[in-house]
Amino acid sequence: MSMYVEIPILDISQPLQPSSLSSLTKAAKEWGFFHIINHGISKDLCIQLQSLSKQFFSLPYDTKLKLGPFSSLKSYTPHFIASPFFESLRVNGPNFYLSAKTSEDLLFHKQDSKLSEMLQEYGNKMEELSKKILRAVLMSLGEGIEKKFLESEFSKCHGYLRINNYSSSQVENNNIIMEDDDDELLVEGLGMHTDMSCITILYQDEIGGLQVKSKNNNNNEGEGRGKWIDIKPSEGTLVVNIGDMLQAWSNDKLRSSEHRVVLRKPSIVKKNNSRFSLAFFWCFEDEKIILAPDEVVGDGNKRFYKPFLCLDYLKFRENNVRGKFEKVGYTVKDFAGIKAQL
Ligand SMILES: O=C(O)CCC(=O)C(=O)O
Ligand SMILES: [Fe+2]
Repeated sequence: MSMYVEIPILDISQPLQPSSLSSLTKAAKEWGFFHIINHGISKDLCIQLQSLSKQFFSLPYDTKLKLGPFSSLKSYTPHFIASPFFESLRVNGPNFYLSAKTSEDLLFHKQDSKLSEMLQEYGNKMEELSKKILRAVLMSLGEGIEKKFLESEFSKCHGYLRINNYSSSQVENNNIIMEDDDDELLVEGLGMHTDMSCITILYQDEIGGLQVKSKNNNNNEGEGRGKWIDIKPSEGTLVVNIGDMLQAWSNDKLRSSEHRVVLRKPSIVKKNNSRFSLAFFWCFEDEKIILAPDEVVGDGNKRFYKPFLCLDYLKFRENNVRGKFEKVGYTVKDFAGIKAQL
């Protein structure tokens, strides 16, 4: 069964105090997840985006399929690709308006689009927020790291959004992964994966279901396998997690954690059969060669990754079917990790 652990909360509007820095260091290393508050994203903006997105997702399938996955645009991921319960619309920055409007124009011709406008506003805010968060995360890596590397290594980062819609209308018995303590039926809305980004900022609605896998604790008692921890929704907070690019760049000082989304059938039924989330991925440019700087690795420490081209890793992941990560290794470790010498 799942567990609940207090994931640290960072007030992103305040200058970083030594105490918040140390809790951030711990969160980024232990969990790869933390919450932020006072981020300047209004509840109203999120609610409006949710309701406008709902209009999109409620379009007939044939209509949505004009946007992907087999059309040239590839902005739409239908059900049964990542999971039977998951569908998603991708919107690319930095011109979020243009990206969203291009998708919409393929479906119907409207003069203006409230959804595209709001996505531009949200995307701009996410970019600003990502820079702030990255600054804090680099500061947590040690004295001078942020001054030396924020500008030189991260100035060409770019972002994209994924609007995620989960529904349990397709639940069949063979999808059920477990029964909860309250005999609720659980299905996997999005299978276990790591994000490829440097950092991801996530808005989730009040339904819940996001879970992160805790670190293997190789003590004598447990089997050394991680446990699923709930990342509960909390009003006014956004979830931040470290992605593969930053895990490799930090030589494992920052953790890109495996996470998933489980759907509890009864609760989702109450809310018109759906769960909404909005994920923003802040990523290195495709041409970036990811290599941890000596200062980050530290004197006398081993490197855990060979240098690699960012695009090559993205392609590696694209070519491997999502959702099978539990059985076969498709993470950045498998791609560029240096095996320990025996
Ligand atoms: O919907 C969520 O809460 C998480 C989504 C997610 O992990 C992703 O889009 O990569
Ligand atoms: Fe994710």
